[in-house]
Amino acid sequence: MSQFTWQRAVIKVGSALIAPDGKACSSQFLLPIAQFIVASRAQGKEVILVSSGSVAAGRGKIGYKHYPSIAEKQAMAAIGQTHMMANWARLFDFDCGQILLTSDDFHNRTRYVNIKNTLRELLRNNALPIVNENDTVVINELKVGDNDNLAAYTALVAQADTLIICSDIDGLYDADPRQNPSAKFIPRVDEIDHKIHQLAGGAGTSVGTGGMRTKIQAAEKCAKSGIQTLIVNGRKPEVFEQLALSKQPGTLFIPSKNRDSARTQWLRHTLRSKGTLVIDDGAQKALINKGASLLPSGITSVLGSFKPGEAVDIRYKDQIIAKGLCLYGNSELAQIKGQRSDKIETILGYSSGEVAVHRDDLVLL
Ligand SMILES: Nc1ncnc2c1ncn2[C@@H]1O[C@H](COP(=O)(O)OP(=O)(O)O)[C@@H](O)[C@H]1O
Ligand SMILES: N[C@@H](CCC(=O)OP(=O)(O)O)C(=O)O
Repeated sequence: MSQFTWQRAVIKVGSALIAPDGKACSSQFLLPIAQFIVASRAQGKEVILVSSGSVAAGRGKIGYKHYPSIAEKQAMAAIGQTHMMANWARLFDFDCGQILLTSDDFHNRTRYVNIKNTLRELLRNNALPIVNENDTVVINELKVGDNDNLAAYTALVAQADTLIICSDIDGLYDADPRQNPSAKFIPRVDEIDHKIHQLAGGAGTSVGTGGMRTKIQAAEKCAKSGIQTLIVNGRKPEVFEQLALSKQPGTLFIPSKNRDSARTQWLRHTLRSKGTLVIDDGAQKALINKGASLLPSGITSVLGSFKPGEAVDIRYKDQIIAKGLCLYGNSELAQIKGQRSDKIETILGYSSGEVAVHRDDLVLL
């Protein structure tokens, strides 16, 4: 078994472990995880927990039915969250700090910095941050949507070196073992390419959300930022014994060598685009081959509504090839698209610069 070492980890625990019967909290699988957290902290390591399960933990309290409405799920989450936090808190003799986040909180630079500061201060004070999505204030379209991606965002903002996803399966297989009993186990993934994405199916139970698909998305976000991801079976106590001995159970996703800077990570993964700039052949070559800025002359159409300084997708033909912060709003760009930069001032009556998206504010996807 390979060695597995880390210093600051986000540990994500799925609903199937928090509320295995899908109706209420249980400690059945949490004790080995809690013991591992305690032992790791005693060695000077830092842990942030991302815990799912509020909906499942509150389900039994809100007249259980198979397809609850969004408001019913929000009510389940509000009740279940307190049960879930209490369930964790009684396993530790240090403080737990509850952090409830939405997708918007990661996309907004000020909130992002506040999340970072709060996490750092909790860790400095030896508390255990426990993160979940704030289900009360978001509907499906506005959610991160699954706690695997929420855990990846948390790992990025916390500058963790490791994400450990505790699921109800040993790790990644070449097919969903629940559908295909002869599926083969994959202990290590060096590069997350489209073939790896294709292996992943959806949730295996009605309690979980996203299945292996969202776990691979999370691992990819982390890998691009130099963070290793390990998927393990949180139902098996021996997994945490192995981890405590610096052994590697489960599937390990190796981080990319070319680590993004914190700003690039934010641009690439957390900032939400408000519009799209469609570009021509020349601009596509300049961006891809020369790492150039995007000039108004290379833009053929402007979609969406955005203000100066907001993020936009950059599309060539049918593919989004880059993302960046645009110096002009959509109405200004509609006037200067296709024009030479020295015409900007004449057309608009002012100029915010000769480029539409500066290469320092641009990431290739
Ligand atoms: N290629 C695959 N390898 C392993 N598991 C897979 C694969 N494709 C889909 N799955 C499913 O993903 C499930 C785990 O995800 P999920 O049900 O969302 O649980 P969690 O609560 O841990 O997030 C597994 O139980 C399995 O059925
Ligand atoms: N905020 C929701 C998250 C649900 C979720 O992502 O579940 P899972 O796939 O088990 O991690 C909850 O706590 O129920």
